Amino acid sequence: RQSLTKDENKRRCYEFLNMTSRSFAAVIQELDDQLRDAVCLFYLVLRGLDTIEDDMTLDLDRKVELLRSFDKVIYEKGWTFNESGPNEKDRELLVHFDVVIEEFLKLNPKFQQVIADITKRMGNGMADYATGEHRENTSVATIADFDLYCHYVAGLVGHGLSDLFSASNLEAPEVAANTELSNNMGLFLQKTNIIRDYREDLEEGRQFWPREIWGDYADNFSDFIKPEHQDQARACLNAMVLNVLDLVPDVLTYMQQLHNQSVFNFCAIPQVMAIATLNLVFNNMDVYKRNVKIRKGEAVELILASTSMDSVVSIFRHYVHEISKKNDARDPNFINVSMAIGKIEQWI
Ligand SMILES: O=C(O)CO[C@@H](C(=O)O)[C@@H](OCCCCCc1ccc2ccccc2c1)C(=O)NCCCCCc1ccc2ccccc2c1
Ligand SMILES: [Mg+2]
Ligand SMILES: [Mg+2]
Repeated sequence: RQSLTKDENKRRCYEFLNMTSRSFAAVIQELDDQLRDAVCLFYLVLRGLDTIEDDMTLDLDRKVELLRSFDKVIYEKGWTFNESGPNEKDRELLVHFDVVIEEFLKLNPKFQQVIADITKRMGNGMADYATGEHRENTSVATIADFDLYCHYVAGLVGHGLSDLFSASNLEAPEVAANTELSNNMGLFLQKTNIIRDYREDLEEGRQFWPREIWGDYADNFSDFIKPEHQDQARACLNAMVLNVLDLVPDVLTYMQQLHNQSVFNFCAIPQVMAIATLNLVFNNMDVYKRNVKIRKGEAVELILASTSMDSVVSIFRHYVHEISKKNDARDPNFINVSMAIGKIEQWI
């Protein structure tokens, strides 16, 4: 019985991974043996935490209590959570979270330590944000607030992953040492998603675009879906893309350090998807109507081509050139976008 349960638990964890992530499950499962289980559990622990953060039906005090104590929860054998709202997309993960905890407690303690540390910092960051002065519609005021929020929910993942890569000896200690680069690996992904998710978040009463950017183009965040605001909406969208383009040199510099093939693929594929998505959303008014996604065929081509630094650099060069072709001289940020592209083209 015991041996069956051991393998059964691990199998169920990978089932939860595939159930809760379209974009990361495949690349996590391709990682070398020394890292695969640790990264899978790192994902499941943080997805559990994020499911609590995303749940707008939870009482705020209850949410904050859970967010700030999640780094202790992951050591509580048998812990499960049944209070998620009925429509929470990953509520099932929390209902069976005891399975994740069982597997987490079997990890090498050096991996457990990394995961617990990031969980504590992310949980407290999410709680600080949820109780901050803008909590009425979870809005973000300044670009510094935007960078801080994305640091909490994604930059810290980059830190933790780099620590796991170095702890597994599959990558050099320097990869974990440069926290600015690993932070920006997370920001590039999270900020791109926040731009793409404008409409979905608006409908769920969430605003992650910083007022310091959109405030130059409208009085209300929801103005951008109105016909009479389309020119301002287009300009605001491109200003948001400009903010993310500045991260490209750090993303490429980070990936250039990697030597393990499975680690490189794991890091490169999400970043390549993100630059393709950033090109898709640039100057694209559909963002204000629906959740735009790159075509399945394009995604497959990108995955197959993301196995070497040279091919990743040429993919970035291609999409940055596509963006420059759409950069319109009448756009208020035309010059700034041209300069950001120029800076990237120096790098590549
Ligand atoms: O609810 C959703 O489905 C989306 O939630 C978003 C939100 O609520 O903002 C938001 O939730 C963020 C909080 C939970 C983070 C969960 C996570 C994600 C990817 C991982 C990859 C490997 C290991 C652990 C990971 C942990 C979300 O999932 N955003 C997607 C972008 C996050 C990128 C994280 C990240 C950072 C650096 C990386 C470096 C290399 C490879 C993958 C990387 C992945
Ligand atoms: Mg989420
Ligand atoms: Mg979230």
